[in-house]
Amino acid sequence: MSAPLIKTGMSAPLIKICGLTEEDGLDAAVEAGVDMIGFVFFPRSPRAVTPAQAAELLDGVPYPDEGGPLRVGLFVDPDDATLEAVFNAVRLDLIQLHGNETPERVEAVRFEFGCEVMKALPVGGPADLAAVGAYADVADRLLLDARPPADADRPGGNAQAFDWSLLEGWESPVPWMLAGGLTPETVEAAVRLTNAPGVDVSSGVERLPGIKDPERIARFVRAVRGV
Ligand SMILES: O=C(O)c1ccccc1NCC(=O)[C@H](O)[C@H](O)COP(=O)(O)O
Repeated sequence: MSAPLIKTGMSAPLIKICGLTEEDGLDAAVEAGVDMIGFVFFPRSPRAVTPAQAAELLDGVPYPDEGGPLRVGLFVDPDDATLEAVFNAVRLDLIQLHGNETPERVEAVRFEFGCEVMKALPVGGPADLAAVGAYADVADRLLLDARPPADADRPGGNAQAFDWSLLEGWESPVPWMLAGGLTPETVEAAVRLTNAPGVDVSSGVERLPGIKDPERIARFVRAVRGV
């Protein structure tokens, strides 16, 4: 039996399940008590939902002030109209910007929509961490995700892990989450190595792209929480 993942006095990493498209997966995430549920508003993704679909899925899900998870809307270089369409349909607690948004765009979105922003940053090597500073000044949270493969048709959700040892001893000026290729089998090692205060998963808890596996969600949560 390995030592408990959570050192005494250390709070468990936050858990985000991303790319939810159907009720079984959403119910499993909510019942497991995850901290964030993510909905992808990027049409080329196999996990894409429309604002109306997101609203239907979220109908009946407890709000954060009722003990429910934070609702995260995921966008890639969205224009204001795209963001408005989602905000007119659902209440988001966090906007995740997963494209090439500049720090200035991040700040503008945060101000215009009055919503916290998590900026995803691609990591393929040590040089990529240099971008943290400029975004930490404007974003509420950072998501460190594997830089997508050259032939990828989307900037995230590619089941690709980066070299987590890049983050050994690394500290962020703002709250951050680790993403990219995490699974119920690997997340414990990833957290031990990086001391990530949050973890985000999509592919690793699916049986098919966009179709979550409730048992893998439960296993992922147990692995993170050491239960
Ligand atoms: O999940 C997608 O399909 C996606 C599409 C376009 C931009 C971002 C996307 N996902 C972003 C996420 O937050 C994922 O959870 C993250 O990239 C990790 O994905 P995975 O490696 O599949 O666990």
